[in-house]
Amino acid sequence: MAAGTALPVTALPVPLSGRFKGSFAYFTIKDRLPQILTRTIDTLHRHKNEFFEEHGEKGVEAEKRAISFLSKLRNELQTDKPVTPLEDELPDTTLWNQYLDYQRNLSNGNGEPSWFQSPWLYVECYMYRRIHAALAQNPPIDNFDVFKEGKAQNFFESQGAIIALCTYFQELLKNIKDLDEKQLQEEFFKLLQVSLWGNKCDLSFSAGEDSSQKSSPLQCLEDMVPFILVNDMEKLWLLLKNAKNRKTDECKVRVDIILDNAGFELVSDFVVADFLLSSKLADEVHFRGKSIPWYVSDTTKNDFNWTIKQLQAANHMWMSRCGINWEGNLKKGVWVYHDHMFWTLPHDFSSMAEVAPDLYADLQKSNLLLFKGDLNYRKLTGDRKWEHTVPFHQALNKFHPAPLCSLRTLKSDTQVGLKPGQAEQIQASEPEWMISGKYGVVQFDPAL
Ligand SMILES: O=P(O)(O)OC[C@H]1O[C@](O)(CO)[C@@H](O)[C@@H]1O
Ligand SMILES: [Mn+2]
Repeated sequence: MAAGTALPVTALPVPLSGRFKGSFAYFTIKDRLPQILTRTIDTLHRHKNEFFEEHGEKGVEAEKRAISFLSKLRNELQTDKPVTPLEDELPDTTLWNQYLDYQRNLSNGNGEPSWFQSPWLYVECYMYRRIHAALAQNPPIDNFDVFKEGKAQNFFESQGAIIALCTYFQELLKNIKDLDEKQLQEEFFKLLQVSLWGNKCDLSFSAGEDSSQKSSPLQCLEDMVPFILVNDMEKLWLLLKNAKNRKTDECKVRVDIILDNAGFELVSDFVVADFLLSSKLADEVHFRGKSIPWYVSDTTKNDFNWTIKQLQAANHMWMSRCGINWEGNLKKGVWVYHDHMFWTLPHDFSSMAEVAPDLYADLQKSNLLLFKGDLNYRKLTGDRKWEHTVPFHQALNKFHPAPLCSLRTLKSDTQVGLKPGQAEQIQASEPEWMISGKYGVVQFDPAL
């Protein structure tokens, strides 16, 4: 599928922004992002002794410098200062500063890009990149992940749910060969829903508050079905079945999972990936993670490997069985982990073909791209104030590397592809429906 040329931004709805007072973007930038920065500063304070033990005085000085970087950032944000160019020498610095120039041109003289005037997607991504710079520019704590504690806590506090899921899945594997097609499809749909609702467990949305999965993830699936606003699971099943029937020895069936949050959600994504291989619906699963700590709970390579190790070391036989099998998949090369700087740039996905042609070309080799979470949905649709009935295909704005599906719980006020009247009906009874995390979509685009 050749990359079409995205529409000019002037032909698209405006981006969500803090300039719209009272919007969720405004509330996030005014209240929730400063909260996240404050928690990040507290985390550094609480690790002062560890930095001293590990690095001596140099570690404490670096911690002080990082804290002053973050305090300055919080002040810039809260007083709507202009967005400033990055001064670090990291691999993506030039792309970030080119994007700032692009934003300057867009505002064509109506003042400098700033926290409350610029697109929400831009300034929120920029905040996380500045948090990364605050650490990266202060060796010897430059490799410290300020979000690690929260991600690990989410994993440990979701133990009950993880045990329930691993136990259920290992039982399923025992008799997967006896399942008929209908039963296999049912199991696939169950595990997709666990992965969808696992997306509720994200720390940037809860501004760092605990968001672990407490209850058993398989209990309440039936009750949650009405909260799935777009349910394209049948289309996924058909696509995978057709791909399997067309398969020859040369062309393998490959599914890519563009990951979101570590913790329970990542385990639920591993289960989907294992099911795809064990049911022979796919031959390879490629995981796409983040190159730097991102949106508090997003999965980095360290989180990916740590989670597999934790499962293996667990004193629960089905958890450790999963961990052992999944490490085996990585060793065999039927599971592959990748990261790419594009996923932690401010660009929405309609510019991937131009900004990261290597990544776009790699995604084109996949039979199906599963995009997890709300931020990915915002980047798929440009984080714009779309009419709710605009087709998903149109909102993708020519981003069609391969058939794709978003598994997203709604945590921000943008949603397309709904039926006429569907949004109005929910709005009447639940005005917070787009930001409560209670509703979700499994939204497919065939990329034809
Ligand atoms: O982890 P997810 O599902 O991408 O959600 C992260 C979400 O946090 C928020 O930025 C809220 O701060 C959402 O708008 C954002 O998309
Ligand atoms: Mn996330």
